Amino acid sequence: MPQGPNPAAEFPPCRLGVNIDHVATIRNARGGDEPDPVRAAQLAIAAGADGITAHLREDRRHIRDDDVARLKAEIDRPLNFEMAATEEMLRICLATAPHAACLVPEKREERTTEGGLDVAGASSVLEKVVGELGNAGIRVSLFIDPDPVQVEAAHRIGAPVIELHTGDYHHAALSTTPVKIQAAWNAINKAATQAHELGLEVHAGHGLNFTNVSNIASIPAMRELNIGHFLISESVFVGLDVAVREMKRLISDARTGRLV
Ligand SMILES: CC(=O)[C@@H](O)[C@H](O)COP(=O)(O)O
Ligand SMILES: NCC(=O)COP(=O)(O)O
Repeated sequence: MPQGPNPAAEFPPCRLGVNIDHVATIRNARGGDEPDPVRAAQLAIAAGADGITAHLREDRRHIRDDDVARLKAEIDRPLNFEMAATEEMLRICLATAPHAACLVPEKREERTTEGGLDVAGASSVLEKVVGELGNAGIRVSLFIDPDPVQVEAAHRIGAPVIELHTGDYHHAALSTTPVKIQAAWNAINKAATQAHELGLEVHAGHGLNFTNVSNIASIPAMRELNIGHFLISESVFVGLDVAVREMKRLISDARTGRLV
């Protein structure tokens, strides 16, 4: 069901950041060095990825410290470092000096990042981290739910970028009615528009795949999508090169109105 705005419109480009965390998940299942997430990042870049995203979790369940150092040294596209707003991660991020850092909520027991940051409820801690990273020349984004209160709080504490969590939209698209899918899309579109009007750059990600990406990429304010789990899963069947190229094509077509 089409949920996007005017499919004939021409919007500014939207970048694709490829998240290579789950290459490391497979590597860590056996220990050793294979598959190498840095090699995956290089392949993704050769296939057209505009940047690479990696999440260094406190429990190091997938990406490890040496992966982050190697990514910084061995890729020639922007690195987006996903991190919890802790002293440890702040220190690692400042030492690594990636192009961008995305602050995310983290719970050790969760299977994946279940929701967005409560920026409104934890604004003093986040404001300090946003300020320190910004002063170091790192472009900071806040991973938030598509909620007007959180968008407003992100703006208030000085974050230049938000990344909207698309997990609810992904789940709605999998299992609920067209009305609920539309409502989930409307929430993302509304939050993206609000953020854009406040002067924030808008990104989105989590659970995006070939089926649901077009409607998210067709939101005019969208400037970057970070996609990992699906691309790594799909690459088992078609290879990472083909999976990344197809994702780029879908995003580009959604922006130019060729496909929604
Ligand atoms: C922050 C986020 O959205 C996650 O997708 C993350 O980048 C992948 O790692 P996890 O699956 O461990 O959350
Ligand atoms: N920030 C979202 C991200 O990097 C990738 O999420 P997913 O595609 O692995 O769910």
